[in-house]
Formats: sequence, C-alpha cells, structure tokens
Amino acid sequence: MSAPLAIQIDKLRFAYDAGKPVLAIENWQVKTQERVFLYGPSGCGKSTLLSLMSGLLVPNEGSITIDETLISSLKPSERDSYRAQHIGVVLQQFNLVPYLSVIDNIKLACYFSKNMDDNSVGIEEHASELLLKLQLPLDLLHQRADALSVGQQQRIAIARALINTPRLMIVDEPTSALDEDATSAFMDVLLETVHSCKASLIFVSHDKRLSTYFDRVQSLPDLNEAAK
Ligand SMILES: Nc1ncnc2c1ncn2[C@@H]1O[C@H](COP(=O)(O)OP(=O)(O)OP(=O)(O)O)[C@@H](O)[C@H]1O
Repeated sequence: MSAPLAIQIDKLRFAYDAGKPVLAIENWQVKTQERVFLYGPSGCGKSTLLSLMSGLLVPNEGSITIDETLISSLKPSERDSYRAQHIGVVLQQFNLVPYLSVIDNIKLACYFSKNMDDNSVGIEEHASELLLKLQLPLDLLHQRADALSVGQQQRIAIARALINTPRLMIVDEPTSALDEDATSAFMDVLLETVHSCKASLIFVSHDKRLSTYFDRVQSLPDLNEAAK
C-alpha cells in the first residue's frame, strides 16, 4: 500500500476576478512528512495557493485533499475547524494578539481547535516543551507578545502553530525580518521541530538560498498553467 499523501491537488482553478486566472494547477502532490520549498516572483500566486491549501479560500474548480480530507468541499465552519485542528499556519505577520501573554496566545489556538482533552496545565507543559525545542527561555510564556523581539515572536508563532500537533505546517516568508545568522538558527530549529512532530511542511520564501534545507524545491510558475 502506498503511503498517504499530505496534499493532493487536482485540476485546480482559482481567480479573484473572473477572466483573470491566478492559479491553474493540473496535479500536484506532497508526501507525508515531506518538506517542500515553494518559490516564485512577487505576485505569482504563492500566498493564494497557501490560502487555498489551508482552506481560507476555496477553488473555483478542482479539488484539494489534505491528509485524505477533501478540504475544498467542506462547509466554511468545517473548514475553519479542520484548519484549527490539523493545519499549523504561520503567516508573514505572525498574527499574535499583542496585549495577551505568550501562553494565552498559545491557549487561543487550543481553544479554536476545540482540543478540550488538553487541560490548562497540559497545554502549559506542552507549550514549555515547544519553547525549549525552539530555544526560547520559559519565562517568555508570561510576557506580553508585544514585549518580544521580532525573532522571538516568529518562534512563538511557530510554537502556536505546533501546539495542536498539526499534520501539515504552512509557513509564509517567515525569515524576511531576520539577519543571516538569525535566519539559519531559525531554519535549523523550524526543520528540527517539524521533523520531531512528524508534520509535513510547505514553506514559501523569495530567498532561494534557504532551499537547501528542504526535501523538494518547487517553482510555482513551473507548476502553474495560468503563468504560461
Ligand atoms: N484579495 C485579492 N483580491 C484580488 N486580487 C488579489 C488578492 N490577493 C492577491 N491578488 C492578486 O493575485 C495575484 C497573486 O497574489 P499573491 O499574493 O498570491 O502572490 P504572491 O506570489 O504571494 O506575492 P508576494 O511574493 O508578493 O507575497 C496577484 O496578481 C495579486 O495582485
């Protein structure tokens, strides 16, 4: 029996405005635990594809299956709940709530995923483990999110995305605010953490030097018939 796929895309078509196709992808697959670097010039549709894969947008035609769930056919509330439970999304702006503490930001992700079996103490223990893996001091848990450095906020956004042990991590341009040393430290920690959580990873960046960290490097324009 072949291994299950993390992502399966078939005959996908998407446009924000009729007559102006942004994405046309015949067939694309990502294997379970595969780590994929996705790149392409500004405006080629990378963020749009990530939004489709995480169920924030739905295709005009075709299908997207995440780990055997046909996410593109779910109702909006089911898509939101699927994303909260199974997909870790880290966007360029991190989306931490600035006036909440780090632990309360992380607890929010548990609340949205309805992971009620995880009690408050359990969540705090799990969050502490993630912070240690991400090489962050534990006293950050009780600091306000807006008191952290950009690099620390980035790692907290990763911890929040990992708290529900997602099958799939979707990460959009996370290193744009980091210098070279901080970028390579961040990449090491991200890849190691994703590996130890047995998640698959889709990582978007303009910085092709980062592609060496990944199992597969995919140019979106090569995949996207709408770009040809
Ligand atoms: N909400 C929207 N409404 C209409 N058009 C949009 C919207 N978001 C993006 N677009 C258009 O869709 C195309 C793809 O945009 P997208 O943001 O996916 O590209 P990108 O490759 O992620 O770009 P960047 O690298 O600059 O973030 C662009 O032409 C953009 O102008």
